[in-house]
Amino acid sequence: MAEKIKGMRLEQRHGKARVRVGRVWKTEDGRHSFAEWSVSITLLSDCLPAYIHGDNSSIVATDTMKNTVYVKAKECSEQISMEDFAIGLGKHFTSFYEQVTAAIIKIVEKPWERMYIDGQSHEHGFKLGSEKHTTEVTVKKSGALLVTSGIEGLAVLKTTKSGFEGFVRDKYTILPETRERMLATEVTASWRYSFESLSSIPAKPLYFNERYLNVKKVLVDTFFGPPKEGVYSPSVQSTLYQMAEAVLARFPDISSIQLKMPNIHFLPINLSTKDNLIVKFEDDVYLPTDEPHGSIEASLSRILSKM
Ligand SMILES: O=c1[nH]c(=O)c2[nH]c(=O)[nH]c2[nH]1
Repeated sequence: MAEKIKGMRLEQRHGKARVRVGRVWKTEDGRHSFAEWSVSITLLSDCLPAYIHGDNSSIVATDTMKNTVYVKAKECSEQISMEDFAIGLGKHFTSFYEQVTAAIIKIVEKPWERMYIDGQSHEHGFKLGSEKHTTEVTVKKSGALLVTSGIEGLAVLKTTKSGFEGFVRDKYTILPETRERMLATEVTASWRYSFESLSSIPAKPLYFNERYLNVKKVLVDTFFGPPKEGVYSPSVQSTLYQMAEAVLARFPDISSIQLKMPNIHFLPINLSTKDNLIVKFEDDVYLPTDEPHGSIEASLSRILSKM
């Protein structure tokens, strides 16, 4: 919310960050599902008197926002995607409070995965996985909507089929050209759905969970290529673009995707003195590093033709 006061501009918003909630759903035959979410709420709300006059009469307390997360979690009697949960919260805040014009709900899911024991899925046992599913939903009072979902911390590595050649060489350049190197990254992705109003959201239960898994699979499959032969990557940039393009080609309901793919370096180990070669690098022994890392990011969007 931006407003003019005394010839100046005030922009303000308030909310509650990182409200943690765990929710169990149980079917009659004894199978449990579980989700753990960290929910952050931001409300755009007409509450200027609080800033200017110390008058809190139009403030929705952030404590109330926190409680609402638990109430709404309780009300979800069936398993629900966190995108749908976020949309429900946004709908609540924008319709229940007159002064609230928009709500931005962000959720990060802790990656609890169903446990398998001797190949059989466990009815109520879960273990922590690695990459996280994220979402950010903006709901306006008008019913206008913006839904993005994403992945954080998808760490992937391949030991060959990667190179980097033909880049700028100048007096500061020492990096050798190569067609044989390790490629490692930790993908952060976020994609925007094309649904723009509450009424256009798919009614299918767990639609967004299924999409998340599908998108993750397309990203991973494109990064690695087929299991036997793989696929050659001429740069992180090229692989990133192919991953983004594959997602947009495959999913018509996704209108744009942003990818961040740091180039996490594994340095060749060469140990030698003037007359003693102790370890010669043969694409085998590396020094793993976290920093510095290359930082490569891009977003790809459909250009919608206006008729
Ligand atoms: O795939 C790469 N992209 C770069 O931009 C870059 N820069 C660099 O030093 N190594 C690499 N690798």
